[in-house]
Amino acid sequence: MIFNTPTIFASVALVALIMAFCLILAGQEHKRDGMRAGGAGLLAHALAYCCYTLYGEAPLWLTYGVGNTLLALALACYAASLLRIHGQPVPWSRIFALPLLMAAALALLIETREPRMFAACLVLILQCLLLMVWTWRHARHPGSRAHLLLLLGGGISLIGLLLRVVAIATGAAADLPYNVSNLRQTVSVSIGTVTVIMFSLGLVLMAKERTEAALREMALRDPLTGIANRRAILAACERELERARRAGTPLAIALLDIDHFKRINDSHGHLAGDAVLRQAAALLRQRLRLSDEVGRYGGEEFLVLLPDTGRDGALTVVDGLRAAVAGQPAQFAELVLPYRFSVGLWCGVPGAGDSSDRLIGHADTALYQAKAGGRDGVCLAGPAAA
Ligand SMILES: Nc1nc2c(ncn2[C@@H]2O[C@H](COP(=O)(O)OP(=O)(O)OP(=O)(O)O)[C@@H](O)[C@H]2O)c(=O)[nH]1
Repeated sequence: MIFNTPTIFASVALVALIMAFCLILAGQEHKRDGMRAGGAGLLAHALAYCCYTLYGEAPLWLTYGVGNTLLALALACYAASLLRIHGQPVPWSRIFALPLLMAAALALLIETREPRMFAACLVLILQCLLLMVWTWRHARHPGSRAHLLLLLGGGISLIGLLLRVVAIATGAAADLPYNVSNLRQTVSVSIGTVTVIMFSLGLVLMAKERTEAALREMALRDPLTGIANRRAILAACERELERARRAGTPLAIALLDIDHFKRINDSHGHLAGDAVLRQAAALLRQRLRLSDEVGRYGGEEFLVLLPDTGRDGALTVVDGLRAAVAGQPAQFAELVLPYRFSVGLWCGVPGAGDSSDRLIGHADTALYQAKAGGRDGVCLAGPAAA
């Protein structure tokens, strides 16, 4: 089926304009989330296709030169939007070098036919490749629908551009002026519609996926210390318990509570107390193995999980943590704030009736004993205590 080429250009321009309006509107609230850059790209895309629509009726520098420069600008904006969505710095000079190159090349070659078409295709191919490489590189979950859409949009544009290059190389450039309607033009120009829809939907979806990931992260992280919050560490405890039960391997659960923490708050203020909590959390995370888990269980209480660790190993780890804390007092402004931990420890191979609530309860009872026994010490609970 052969469509009228200027009509396809006009429809793509209209679609891009509507999408641009939606993206710019969506980007009003969060200025740096990449939506406005995506919207600007779609606007440039729409204007480029408006220029193409005038081919044959307006001067070539406008319909071809400005048109293709605007298209290159659109791809540059999509790249900027992609990087913004991923919270990456935008290398503006590198991104906008290619539209500038397009403008310069077309200013020089506008009176030629094949060289100007070749130059325009080459710059656009480079931009599509760059966009696809960045999409691939920043894909956190390579199978995400947003990344797939952008890769597909880039890939389809690339095919369209390569078809044009082949046509130019085989002497069929005469078939490709923007006001001629034939099958080759219909295929090549319709690809613009697909690209606009895929890029705009891909960018919106990518921003949505990123926001969802940020929300998931916020729901599981303690905002003060940056380590797992109570919900996350309890979920980790369930997981480790199940794993240890299935494998028949030991697990150690330690509850660490800062001694006389209230005094720090009362003497130096809550900000000083916060600084102690932050530094204690950082120290714990730094001293523990990657496979160990640590989370803020309550106010000044931390829950530590040591998978595959028996009684002796757990005591060594806990003693190491206590020694590290003793050797590295917290600092707040000019103040040096020494602090100590009491620890309740449960270790063993979890049995069929052991729930995480129950085992943490045992560690809590042991912690209470450590407090009652004078603080700054460790008490064992469960089978290991025997
Ligand atoms: N600065 C700060 N203080 C907190 C935070 N969460 C809880 N607290 C304080 O931690 C203190 C805990 O006090 P207590 O439960 O009496 O415990 P403690 O003073 O450490 O005494 P022992 O545990 O018996 O050694 C309270 O004053 C809480 O207000 C927080 O996020 N920041």
